Amino acid sequence: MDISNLQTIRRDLHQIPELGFQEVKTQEYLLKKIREMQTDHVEVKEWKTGILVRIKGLNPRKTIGYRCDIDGLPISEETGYSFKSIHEGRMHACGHDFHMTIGLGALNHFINNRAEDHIVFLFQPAEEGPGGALPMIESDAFKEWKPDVITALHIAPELPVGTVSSRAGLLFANTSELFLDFKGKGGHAAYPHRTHDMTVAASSFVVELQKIVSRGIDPLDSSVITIGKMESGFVQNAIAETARLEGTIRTAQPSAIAMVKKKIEQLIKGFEIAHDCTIEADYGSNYHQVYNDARFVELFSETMEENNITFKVADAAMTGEDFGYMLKEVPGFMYWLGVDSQFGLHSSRLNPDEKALEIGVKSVIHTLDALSHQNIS
Ligand SMILES: CC(=O)N[C@@H](CCC[C@H](N)C(=O)O)C(=O)O
Repeated sequence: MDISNLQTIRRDLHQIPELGFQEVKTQEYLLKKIREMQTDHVEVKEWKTGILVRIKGLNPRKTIGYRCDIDGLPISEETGYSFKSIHEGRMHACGHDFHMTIGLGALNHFINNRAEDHIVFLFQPAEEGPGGALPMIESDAFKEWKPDVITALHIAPELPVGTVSSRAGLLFANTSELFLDFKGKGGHAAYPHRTHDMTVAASSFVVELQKIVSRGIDPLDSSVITIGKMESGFVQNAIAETARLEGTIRTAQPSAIAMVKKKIEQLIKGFEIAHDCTIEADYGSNYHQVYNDARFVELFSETMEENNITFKVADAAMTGEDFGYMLKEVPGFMYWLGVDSQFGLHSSRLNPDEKALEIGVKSVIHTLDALSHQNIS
């Protein structure tokens, strides 16, 4: 598949971003492309809004997996692209349009150049939330074609095109979403003493949350709490009866997530008394860390260099990825693909360079080939 095909597919997919488990048009588009390539040695299964494709190996001893995520984000696009999202308030702002296109490109290669081993391509829904990897692993479809080794990539805006990056051990953090609903007594803006102001309560809570990280967790156990969204009140001259905070917790140690949650529960009790209110906490979806198997990262770095793709050792990052659950179940690794975007992941202006599509396909093909020649035990 050449660059113009890849570019067309990426642009088609870019226009139809859908949220987790709502990827109906995306699934339909992917299925159409897969059916166009399908031959009798290719099997396809639909699972929820995702797809599993297996290319039967010529002399299979194992199954090699490649996973790409397919959902978009609730972000209004501001790229100014002629092919911008046609779904209002939805955008492929995390590069999953790239991930899917690269998946289709590599799939096309292996359909025409069969490997010795079976190769399974997993088009997984809901990475951004509520999490598709865990239920996919638990599905019969996955169990039947369970890979012996697995890999996945993620675009990296800050890396140049032609570069990939990874590291042995921790690549991405443990995560938990965080939703907090405050309810108190609202009233007239001029009579604060007759009310329990939820704007004030929620604002103080945001500040206290930061103290959990700086004072409640071992400084050597890196942690992050970010509140990305805050809502309260209805009008400028009334005291708010309700407030809502939405955020995420990230930790380098799996155990630190539980510690942060315990501290949040303690804060809630104190705030309910101090601000005469109720606070309900919901921890949404939780992702296991992405922990790379050192053997495969070494094989990957050698393979990339042999194929003129620059490999750099990555730093661990506080991003989250439900691919961590797949790596908990199946040995493997994840890597970053350089796309040289001026704007970062989750930016409404994310503009990855499409020249990275071909490099991405090449990197997947060489990686799966290398894994096929590797003894996995
Ligand atoms: C690569 C990336 O950006 N992943 C997301 C995963 C989101 C997990 C969940 N919805 C949360 O916010 O905790 C990320 O934000 O890191």
